[in-house]
Amino acid sequence: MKAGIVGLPNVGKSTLFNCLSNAKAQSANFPFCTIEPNIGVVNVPDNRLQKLEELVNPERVLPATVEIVDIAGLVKGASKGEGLGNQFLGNIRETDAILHVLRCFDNDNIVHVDGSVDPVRDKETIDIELQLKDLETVDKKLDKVKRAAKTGNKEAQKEEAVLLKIKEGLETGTSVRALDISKDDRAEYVRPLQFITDKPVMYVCNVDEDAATTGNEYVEKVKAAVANENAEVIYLAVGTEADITELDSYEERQMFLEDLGLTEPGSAKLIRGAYRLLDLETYFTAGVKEVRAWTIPVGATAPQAAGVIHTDFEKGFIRAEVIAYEDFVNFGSEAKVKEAGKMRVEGKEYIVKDGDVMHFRFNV
Ligand SMILES: Nc1ncnc2c1ncn2[C@@H]1O[C@H](COP(=O)(O)OP(=O)(O)OP(=O)(O)O)[C@@H](O)[C@H]1O
Ligand SMILES: [Mg+2]
Repeated sequence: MKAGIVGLPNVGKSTLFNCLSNAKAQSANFPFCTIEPNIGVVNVPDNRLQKLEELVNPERVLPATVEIVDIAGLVKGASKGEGLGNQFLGNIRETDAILHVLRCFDNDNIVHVDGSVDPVRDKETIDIELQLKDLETVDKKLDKVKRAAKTGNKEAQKEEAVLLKIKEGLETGTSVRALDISKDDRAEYVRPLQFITDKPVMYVCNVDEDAATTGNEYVEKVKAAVANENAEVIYLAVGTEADITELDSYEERQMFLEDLGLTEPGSAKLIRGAYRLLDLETYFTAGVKEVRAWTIPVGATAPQAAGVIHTDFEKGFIRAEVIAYEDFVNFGSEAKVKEAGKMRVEGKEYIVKDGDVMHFRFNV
């Protein structure tokens, strides 16, 4: 699962990437600093892992991860080849969710490509470019489908109607995710085309240090502007957090965060948000060798969850032994949970719950 970072040049995309990922991207105070996309793996912070580690004392602990892609800034005309963004819109098409960074801080030393700080305007500029890119996609597809529809092919005619609706929406500034299209039609005709504006989006308001815990007027404006989008808006002092990430010791980082009024980095909140945005949840395996968080789509069955570890686990699935996270913590060990009769045995139909601690029985 991947999330892509978009936004105007010089708004703090690479700085955000650096807060999140162990990979380091070049960030500097000039537009189009980023040319080649940066790809990084981000650990999903989860306090439950520390708790399980204390109880099980394993050799190693592996958190869940998501991939983040940081691309060149987009500008007006990007979809028509302006700037550098166009060639990298393709990288964004391959992601599963969008993190849209908006500049919400004043600072005369940091150039704004459109001359002033106005996150609502900036958001529209980016939206338009993404919509134009999607328009290319739908036009290409329509070309093909139209021909088949003309021959009287009913299926093609149905598809054409959906595509025309998308085209009309995009031409009038509506993103694909906001269009009134049935779930079935979406699954059948829309999803496979990987529209950028169909992906779930989270707005990341980049604020200055003083607004780290409170947000500011710009953030309020963004919230008001996207109120009907059903999208998450978060604010983060991206520049400051990137500086904190650079500090060597945990204690130092914690001290700086406390000075800011935070108990954990805002980036932790962001990653958890992105995880939700991607409709993902976590189950655990907890053995003495390894305590590990595994990522599954919400609604996954026990065999599907087993398949994340190994396809053989899914194919040869017999049953799952399940302990709810709370039970594991309350009773303190697997043995005690068993003694108390709280370990459940579940079959192929079981829908895994977030936090389940699982063992799989299978044959190969
Ligand atoms: N909240 C902030 N306050 C002040 N300065 C910031 C903040 N966030 C980022 N910056 C600064 O803004 C400049 C641009 O940041 P960055 O390189 O991350 O932008 P970008 O969006 O990746 O740009 P590009 O599209 O050109 O790659 C950097 O000098 C960075 O330190
Ligand atoms: Mg950059």
